[in-house]
Amino acid sequence: MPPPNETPAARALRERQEAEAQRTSDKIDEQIRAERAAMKKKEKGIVRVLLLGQSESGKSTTLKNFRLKYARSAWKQERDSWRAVIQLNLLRSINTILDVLQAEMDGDPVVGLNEELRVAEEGMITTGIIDDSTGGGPRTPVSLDTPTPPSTPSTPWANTTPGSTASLSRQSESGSTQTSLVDTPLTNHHQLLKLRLGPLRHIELDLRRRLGAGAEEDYGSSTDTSIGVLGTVTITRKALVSKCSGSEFGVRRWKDALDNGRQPTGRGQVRVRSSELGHDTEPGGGVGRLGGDEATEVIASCREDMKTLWMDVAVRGVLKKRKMRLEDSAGFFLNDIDRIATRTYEPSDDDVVRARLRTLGVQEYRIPFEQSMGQSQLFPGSIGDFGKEWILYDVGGSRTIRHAWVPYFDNVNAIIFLAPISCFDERLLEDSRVNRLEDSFLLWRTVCSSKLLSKTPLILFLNKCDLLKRKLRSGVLVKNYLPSFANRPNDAPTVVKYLKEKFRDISKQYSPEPRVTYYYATSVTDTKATATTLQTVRDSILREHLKSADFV
Ligand SMILES: Nc1nc2c(ncn2[C@@H]2O[C@H](COP(=O)(O)OP(=O)(O)OP(=O)(O)O)[C@@H](O)[C@H]2O)c(=O)[nH]1
Ligand SMILES: [Mg+2]
Repeated sequence: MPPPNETPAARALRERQEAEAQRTSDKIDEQIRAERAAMKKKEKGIVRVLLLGQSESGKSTTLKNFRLKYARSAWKQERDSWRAVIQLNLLRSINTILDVLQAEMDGDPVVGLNEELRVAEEGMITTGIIDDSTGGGPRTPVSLDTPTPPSTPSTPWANTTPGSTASLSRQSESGSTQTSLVDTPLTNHHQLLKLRLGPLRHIELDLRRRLGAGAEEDYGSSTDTSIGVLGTVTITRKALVSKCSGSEFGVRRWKDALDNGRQPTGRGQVRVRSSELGHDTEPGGGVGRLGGDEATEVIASCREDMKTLWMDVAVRGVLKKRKMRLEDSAGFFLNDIDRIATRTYEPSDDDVVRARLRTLGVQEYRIPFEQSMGQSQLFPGSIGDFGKEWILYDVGGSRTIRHAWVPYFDNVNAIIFLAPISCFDERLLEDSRVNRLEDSFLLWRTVCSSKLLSKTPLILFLNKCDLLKRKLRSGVLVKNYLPSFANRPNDAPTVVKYLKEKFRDISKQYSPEPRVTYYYATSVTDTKATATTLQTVRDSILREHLKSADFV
């Protein structure tokens, strides 16, 4: 309302001011509208890709390959921050070896041949998901809506936890397993080595605290949960693992971990001085130029002892006897001790790609491509801004956190599904009754049959082909775990072809409507080969977009 007794001059002034205010407001509205439209246009051009697959299938490693190839400057900036993660990976392996040596020295029973066969039989795929000949009938697809409860055991031995302390002791009582200190090749020299490397346990804890800031998640509280399936045998945490190396380290946000890893000091840091350890110092000694933090200092001073431990023939013998194939495990850096255990260690691209940092939450990475896909060689200049920017979503793959995937199903342009095919003889870390390959098949079936994803192109990476080759060469027989493989040649090309067909059959049978699926045999730790695959993947995703937009 105009103020009372307004003079004509005051009124004219007020109206001028009101008109001016309106013009400014309209201008702002127009600007907001224009920004929204620009944002919408840009968002429309963004390619969203979701990386799916069980834990340790290689999702994060694939993401790293994308970043290495297409986001070089961000990659370079971040590279040094991986140093603490790689040190942690190395220490985890060393402390695992020390745990095994302790078990050997304590005369803990070793799984004997009978037990091994029994465990192998338990780990067999018998549910019929890919192997109708077994008559087991398909399992229920893995639900993504709620955390998956432990699966129904499918074998007559269901009432005993495979590899549990109980079952091991029973074997021991029955005499089919053996070992005592008397049999051991270990000597006082190993005892001494173990003592000298003792401080590394504190350093592992220190690094975990520093990187994790309390973000760690354990695989439940059960003491007989497996810590890993190396070969055919599940090794129990209770039987083997110290408080330090018991659970695998994981974080909800990589960025936080990497930022924390950059800072050498922090609360709760364990103080161990290399001078107190009595180790020789590194040639050239002194404080390293990367900051000289205590973890680096202690690791460097333990370098020779770590090398001696890893190269020791008796230690290798004990690892073999106790079925520990560390070479195939995640974050394996034992062959790089010389390079890593120094005060001036700087991670290489390859180190970062191979470093293991378990994902617990969902990581989102934006990759702005310098050259849009519209200008790619395959489709010159045809689709404007589409594909100039990608968002890659990397999720945690263990069963307890798969329900977090579903919100990302909406509005994705493609899914890259990773199935590690070398793990046909391994079991899930989070449920040691389930064969890992079988879990991948069940998960693939769930993804294929999802109505939300019925129009989403699927790209399947049959991953870890390098490990598959190595495993087959060492004499592990696929037919022992996958009866329908029968007497086909036990070589990598045959196995890859066979499994690819099985994945293809599931896609055909369970997809709500016909869909395009691309299949690649990969070893995503091989960055050169993966770069070529990613180029093809980019072009495939573009092709699918063009098809859906009726351009072709
Ligand atoms: N040798 C070999 N190792 C691989 C390959 N792919 C992944 N790895 C290793 O396997 C480990 C697990 O890979 P990640 O990429 O962390 O697995 P993920 O699927 O992200 O696992 P979560 O985060 O637990 O869901 C890492 O140490 C990788 O270096 C492969 O093709 N060959
Ligand atoms: Mg991951």
